[in-house]
Amino acid sequence: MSRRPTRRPASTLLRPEQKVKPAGMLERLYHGAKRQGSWLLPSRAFIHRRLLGGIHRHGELFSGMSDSELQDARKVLQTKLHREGLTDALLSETFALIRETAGRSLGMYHFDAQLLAGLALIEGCVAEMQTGEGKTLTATLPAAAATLAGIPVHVITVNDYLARRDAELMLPVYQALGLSVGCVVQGLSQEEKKKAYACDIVYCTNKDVVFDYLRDQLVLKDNQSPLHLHGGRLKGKASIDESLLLRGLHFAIVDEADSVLLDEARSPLVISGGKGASPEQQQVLSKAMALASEMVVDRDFKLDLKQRSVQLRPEGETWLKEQTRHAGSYWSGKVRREDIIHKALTARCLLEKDHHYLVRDGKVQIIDEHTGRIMADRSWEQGLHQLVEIKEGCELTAVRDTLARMTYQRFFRQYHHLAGMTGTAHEVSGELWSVYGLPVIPIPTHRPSRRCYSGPRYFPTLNEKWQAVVVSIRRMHDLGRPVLVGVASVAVAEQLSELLRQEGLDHQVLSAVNDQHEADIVAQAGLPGQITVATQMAGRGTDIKLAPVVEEAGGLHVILTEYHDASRIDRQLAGRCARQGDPGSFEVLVSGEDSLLEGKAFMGLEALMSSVTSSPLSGRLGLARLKWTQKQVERRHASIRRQLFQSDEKQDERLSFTGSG
Ligand SMILES: Nc1ncnc2c1ncn2[C@@H]1O[C@H](COP(=O)(O)OP(=O)(O)OP(=O)(O)O)[C@@H](O)[C@H]1O
Repeated sequence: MSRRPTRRPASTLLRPEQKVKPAGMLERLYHGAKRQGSWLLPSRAFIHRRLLGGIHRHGELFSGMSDSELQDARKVLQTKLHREGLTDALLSETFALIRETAGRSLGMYHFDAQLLAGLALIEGCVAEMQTGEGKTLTATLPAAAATLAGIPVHVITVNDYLARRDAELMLPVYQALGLSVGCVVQGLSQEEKKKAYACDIVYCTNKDVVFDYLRDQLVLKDNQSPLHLHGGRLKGKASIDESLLLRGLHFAIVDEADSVLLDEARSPLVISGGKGASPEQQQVLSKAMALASEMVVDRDFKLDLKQRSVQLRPEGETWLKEQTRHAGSYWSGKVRREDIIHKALTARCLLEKDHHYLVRDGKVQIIDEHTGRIMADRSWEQGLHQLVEIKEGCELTAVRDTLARMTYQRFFRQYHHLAGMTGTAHEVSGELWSVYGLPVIPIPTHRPSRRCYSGPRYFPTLNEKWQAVVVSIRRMHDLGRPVLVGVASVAVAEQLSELLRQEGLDHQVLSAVNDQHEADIVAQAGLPGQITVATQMAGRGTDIKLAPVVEEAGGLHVILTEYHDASRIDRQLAGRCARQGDPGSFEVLVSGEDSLLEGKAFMGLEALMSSVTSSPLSGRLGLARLKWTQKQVERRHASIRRQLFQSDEKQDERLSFTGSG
């Protein structure tokens, strides 16, 4: 069965989405065997190469046409696509038309590598393209081809900045093809969102599209099925349709697919609502915070910073019972009492200001840990947000109840067609296949890479590491090369910024705190001698253009100052330099006091390291320890995602038994 979307599903007017069936044991085995034995099947790459020839043949024809002739050819092709769907012959012609249109409207003709990636995407695969290979332009191929065949497309990316930038950059191509483009970002009104979602191609972020889908679910309530919607329409209940934002889940092309489909899929998204906190609720929350601040770590509770967990100890439970004996009825129930204290301890010990949240204009604002950006309209659930507000002395907002929830795993499996692009997929290809049915296809680079990697350097202490970072920055700055320094959090970015100020090195900080200047900062990051300090966000999607003199000086130099939770994120940061065959270099400076190692002990490795006096050997052991920890964290995160996925499937099975008849 072809994985390619052909034509718009027959039920388009009824807001289609795929019914997610839990994968049974046989299905999983079949998928596994198919993946292992995929080399036995006719190679997709071979088929794609054949189609590539067809694209170039059609391209020669289109290149000789005038603009108006090209428009006429587009209309004829569109009619054929509506009638026959995206067959092999029509697909080559369609890609050739899109390529010619992009060449004329943007001055960029898709490279062969991009055409191959486009073919992989339209086949419902993850195209693994190296960083900087032009994923933004590549997405126009499957997006426009599907839309010309009548299938609405969502191009999903990780943040508002990229969604807006990509939609704006690619708009001329889509306009020349007669297609409408919408962009959904935070701050739009319902009407504006609805208008954007009604477009042929919608650029949006993963969070926005899932939340908007959940909002639609709340509007639909029990009227989820197409028949209900039809019935409502017949009864003249058009208002349901009118209040829906999305028009179904047809075809999604996910940029930075590993980040969206895996890294962010560890926690479900929740829509909550509720009234303002009552005086009694406020009293309970304040008391909980006061009690939590008196509790002593290791005596009353256990704290694991790396696992991000707190756990009450029996001593703590007894102490708590004593303290709340006469505090009122709320505190008499053990489960309720310990639950609120658990949250208060989480607010006190696990949620750090400037790392997990910011306090801006007297409000607690959550920082997205994947993008480093502020999520202004989001709050933590079930009183946790209010406890953080008490901790920071802010005015209390409303405590909210869960109204609807959705995991990324479930949401994306509901699309009729799903495809993804990323520079870092091979490590997680098994998971992408088993959860989403997405095969990974590696795409060759357009030009050979000229990235120089000098290998990692290890320092026993943070102090030594930061000194080395400053020395390296100064060396590159003196050579006239721009430097991008990747740091783990907003707080670390601020610390390094202070250090650079003391050294008299002019620099820019690209973090959640000053995101309004982001585009300007990124635009300047490739200028001679420019120093940019950035949180994870700059590791994803931002394109740094080099000034011509910088190319001669050796290109952009990237410094990684800490291994991230996943090696893929490190590779993304490295991918900021030496893009599209440009020169560039990458350096890793890490230390034995990095936050990755917090709370970790290693089977006597510390003792061994302290007994080793030779610094090359202790450096090697230190690096091995960091890499090993990173692997452990990756494994733990994969297991959290697996558990969430399995519990989601189980819930599905349970619902199928308890649903109303
Ligand atoms: N076919 C093309 N012709 C000329 N320039 C191109 C072409 N494709 C891409 N580019 C340029 O290459 C640069 C990188 O493109 P883009 O930012 O889309 O890469 P990317 O793969 O998304 O990078 P990342 O992996 O970092 O997200 C951009 O400046 C873009 O204009």
